[in-house]
Amino acid sequence: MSSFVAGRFRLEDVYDQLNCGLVMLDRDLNILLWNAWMARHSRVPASAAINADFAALFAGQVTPALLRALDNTLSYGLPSLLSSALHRSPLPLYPHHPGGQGEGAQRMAQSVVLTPIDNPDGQRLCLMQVTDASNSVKREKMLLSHSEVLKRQVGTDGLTGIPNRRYFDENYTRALQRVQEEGGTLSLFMIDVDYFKQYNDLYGHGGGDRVLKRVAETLRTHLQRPDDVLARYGGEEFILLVRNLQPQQAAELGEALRQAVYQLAEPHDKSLVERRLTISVGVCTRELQDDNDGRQLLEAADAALYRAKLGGRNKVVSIT
Ligand SMILES: Nc1nc2c(ncn2[C@@H]2O[C@H](COP(=O)(O)OP(=O)(O)OP(=O)(O)O)[C@@H](O)[C@H]2O)c(=O)[nH]1
Repeated sequence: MSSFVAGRFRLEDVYDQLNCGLVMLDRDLNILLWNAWMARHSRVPASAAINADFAALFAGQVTPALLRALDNTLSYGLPSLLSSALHRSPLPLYPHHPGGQGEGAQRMAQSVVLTPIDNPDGQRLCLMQVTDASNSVKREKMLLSHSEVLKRQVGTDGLTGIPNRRYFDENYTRALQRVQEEGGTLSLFMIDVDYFKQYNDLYGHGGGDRVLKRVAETLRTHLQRPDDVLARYGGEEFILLVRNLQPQQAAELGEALRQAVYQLAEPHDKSLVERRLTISVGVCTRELQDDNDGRQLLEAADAALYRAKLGGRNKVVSIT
C-alpha cells in the first residue's frame, strides 16, 4: 500500500505540527529527520540534530534497551514497541514549559515505536515515533489507587471500620498455611457482646451501633503485631487471630480484652450480668498440622465462647 501527497504544502510543516516526536535514522544512526516536537522536548534544535550521530548526541542518556531495539530494527528489519509500562523514559525528553525548563526536571514518560523503512536504493532506515505517555501513566496510577481503595472497602466493615468477615476468611486461609509451613501456634478468639438484643431494645439501634463501634475500637487497641487480625465476624460478634501465643498468654489476652470492655463502663440496664456492657470470650490455641485443623479451630473457639456464655457471661474460656 502506498500513500500520495497532493496539493501545495511542505511535508516538513506537517511533521512540525505533529503532536509526537518523529526521527529518521540511517544504518549508522545518523539523524536524517528531527521534527519540532523532538527539538522542543529534547532541547536539541534541528540544526544541531540533523546529520549528528544519534548515539553520540545523547551519549549515556539513551537507555540500552532503546539502542538494542534500534539495532534490531536496522539490522534485521524488526519493528519494535517500547511501551511506557516497561520502558518509562528511553530518551532524555522533558515536558515542555514555555519560558525554560528548570534544573532537575523529570524525564517525560514515553512510548516509542520503531519501524524499519527499506529505501528503494537498498538502504534500511529506521523511523522512530515518540509519544508523550504522561497522561496514560497518570491515569494508570489513578486507576491503581482507586482499585486499592476499593479493595480496602470490600474488606472493611462499614459500621466499625475494622476488617469484615470476608477479609478475615481470606486472611485465615493464609495464616493457616503459614503456621503449617513455619510451625508455631494459632490462637483464635471469638468475642461476643452480652445481651446485645436487650441493649438494642433499651437504647435503640443507634445506641447499639455506637457501642459496637466503641467495642471494636477498644479491641483494636489490643492488637500487638502487624499480622494480628481482628474482624467483625457477625452482628455483635468479633474474631481475633493471633500467632505464636502459649495457651496461658492467650487466656491473659482474652482477659485483658474482657476487662478493657468492662472498664468502658457503658451502662446496660437490661443486662442480666451487671448494669454495664460486657463481653464473653472463647479462645482456642493450637498447633496446626493439616487443612481440617483450621475448621476445627473455629469450631473449638466457638465452643469455648458457648461455654463462657453458659458459665454466666462476662467471662473468658480458654481451651487447647
Ligand atoms: N445496633 C445493631 N444491632 C445489631 C447489629 N447487628 C446485629 N445486631 C443485633 O444484635 C443482636 C444479637 O442478639 P443475640 O444473637 O440474641 O445475642 P445477645 O442478645 O447478645 O445474647 P447473648 O449473646 O446470648 O448474650 C440482635 O438483636 C441483632 O439485631 C448492628 O449492626 N447494629
